[in-house]
Amino acid sequence: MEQTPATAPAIRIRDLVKRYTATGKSAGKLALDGVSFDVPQGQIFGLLGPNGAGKSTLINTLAGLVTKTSGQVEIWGHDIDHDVRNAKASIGIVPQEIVFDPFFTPAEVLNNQAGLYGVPKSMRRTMELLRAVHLADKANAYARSLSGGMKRRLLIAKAMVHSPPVLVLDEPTAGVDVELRRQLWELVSEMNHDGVTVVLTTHYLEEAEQLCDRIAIINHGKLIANKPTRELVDMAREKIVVLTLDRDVGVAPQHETFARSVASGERQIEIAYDKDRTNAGEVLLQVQGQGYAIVDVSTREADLEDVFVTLTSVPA
Ligand SMILES: Nc1ncnc2c1ncn2[C@@H]1O[C@H](COP(=O)(O)OP(=O)(O)OP(=O)(O)O)[C@@H](O)[C@H]1O
Repeated sequence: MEQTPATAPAIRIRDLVKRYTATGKSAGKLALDGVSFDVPQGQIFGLLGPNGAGKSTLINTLAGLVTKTSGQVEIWGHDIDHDVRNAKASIGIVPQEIVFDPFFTPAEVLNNQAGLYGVPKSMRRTMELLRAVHLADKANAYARSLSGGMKRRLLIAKAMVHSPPVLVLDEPTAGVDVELRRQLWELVSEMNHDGVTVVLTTHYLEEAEQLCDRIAIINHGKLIANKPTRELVDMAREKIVVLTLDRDVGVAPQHETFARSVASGERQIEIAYDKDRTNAGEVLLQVQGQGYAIVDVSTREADLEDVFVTLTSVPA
């Protein structure tokens, strides 16, 4: 793996602007509006944002597929404008779409990719990579015979043929089942454990919360948060109590200290409250005061989803 000064971030982005110019088919769009942040070395870094926020534009800029309008990007200390070769050598990108020639085998897919990156035959790690993504027994099977999960794992191995220190995954688990998602999380964690800095975009906030050391959120092309995951989750000021009542609830009981109160079942209500303004005991008293007997109580801590909704609900 190529060395870089210990202090340099894995990725450094400053004042990144991307304005798509209007064409006959599409209107112009300011997709990235002065984004600056660092991805520290050795982390799993999550990039989140609602649809259309600018995540793919940012990743495609790192991949050299989108030409930025202005700003500066360095990958592993290499400027993407002035040191293209080293910048490209320092990053592996796992695209969202699965595209393989169905007649190549996994071993051939990796060898071809290594050829594209100019990795000499003696330095190729084809079998090592296939073992790492648990595909060694499929080395010589046609790619078309692989399951969807196997294809995704092969894409990860393909992005790693030139041993880049930074791996970027665009929605690695979009549309995959729970079991496969867990397998992919494990694989990403193993690679990170072996020293690879990982950047991923995801729509699954649970995934980001479990996997990422740090999370940046983009909304309408602007960076609106960039914090260690724990700190971001702790920003949630709301707590939630779930109450089962003695009878059917028509309209959920309301009170000025409740942030939200909704019926979540025939006899169940969910009340969100601001933990700086009130507490669970007071909430129960308010509900009892409105004539209900409480049969069961549970509480739920706000999670990343709650924070995400709060931060991104600001209109453009
Ligand atoms: N080639 C293009 N020409 C014009 N506008 C574009 C082009 N590509 C993307 N956009 C617009 O730029 C904005 C950011 O798009 P981008 O694909 O980066 O968002 P995203 O956060 O990746 O969304 P998603 O999660 O849906 O993939 C969107 O409004 C999109 O419509």
